[in-house]
Amino acid sequence: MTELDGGILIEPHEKPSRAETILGRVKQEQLGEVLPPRDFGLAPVLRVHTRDYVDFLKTSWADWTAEGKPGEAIPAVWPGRGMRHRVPKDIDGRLGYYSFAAETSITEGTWDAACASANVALTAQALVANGEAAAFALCRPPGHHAHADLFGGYCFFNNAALSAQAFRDQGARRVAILDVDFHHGNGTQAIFYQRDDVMTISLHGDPDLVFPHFLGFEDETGDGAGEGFNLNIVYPPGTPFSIWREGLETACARIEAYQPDALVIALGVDTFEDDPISFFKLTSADYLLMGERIGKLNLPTLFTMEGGYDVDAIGVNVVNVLKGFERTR
Ligand SMILES: NCCCNCCCCCS
Ligand SMILES: [Mg+2]
Ligand SMILES: [Zn+2]
Repeated sequence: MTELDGGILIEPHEKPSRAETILGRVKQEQLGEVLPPRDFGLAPVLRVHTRDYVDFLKTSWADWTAEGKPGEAIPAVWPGRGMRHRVPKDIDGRLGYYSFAAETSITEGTWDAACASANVALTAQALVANGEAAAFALCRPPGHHAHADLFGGYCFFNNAALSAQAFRDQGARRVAILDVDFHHGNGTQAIFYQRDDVMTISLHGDPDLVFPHFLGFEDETGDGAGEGFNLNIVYPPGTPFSIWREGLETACARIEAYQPDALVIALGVDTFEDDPISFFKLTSADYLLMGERIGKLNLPTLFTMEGGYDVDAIGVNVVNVLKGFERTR
């Protein structure tokens, strides 16, 4: 795997040791039972992602290697302003049509990994739908940047969106998604932007200054039936938890007023003070308080793992959110 960053190909920030470190900490802290994912197939994925996008992802690596390309499949050309938004036949054109960023490579294992990550989320979602108070889906790759037919930001299938849709399909009337990852959950917002049955809220770094750059501003409040059911809370570089928690309070007030039947937390911990690609200043102890506040919403809660790139601290930080949550139960 590689990541195009600063004009060179680096070892990806989104690396396997992230998941291994979190799992190790979950086991060390005896947080709860660790279960393997069940296979839900593509039906729940197709409730959120388009058929042509899923078909593209499935064959993208084979199509890329069939043209004898030496490296990983990295998009390099996009339908810019004034160009045609139609799907070309050529793999280079399709990579650009179905993505919004170039730091995310597709490799031989991407399809299987994206499917497995979706199955992890859906397995945890089923547990909560069937009565568990909460579950943590250790998803890798993450999902909150993926749109219905766009990959990017290390994301291919939007695990949080799939889970919210699964709650809806299983009878939940309203679902709230709260994205606490450092970055805007642009894919999650876009997927539900015209809908009032899934409320989407994200706290994140100012998109004027940081990825995803082109969505996530505070004037984006939803469209049509979805007007008023999207909330973006934007903060500048250096934001500490004492400020960030005010946004969390605002988000929780909106969620309480919405009275959802289920809550999905897009849990990224790249808000951490030492995260290599972010600029907030949360400490490991702050994640206990974050989890506690989320727990006080007293809702059936599914956590889907999103970002967090300080690998040494990621296990403590993720488990601290879950431990803080558990304190309220
Ligand atoms: N120089 C780093 C650029 C990173 N761009 C993508 C960030 C995706 C975060 C996923 S949570
Ligand atoms: Mg966010
Ligand atoms: Zn992030």
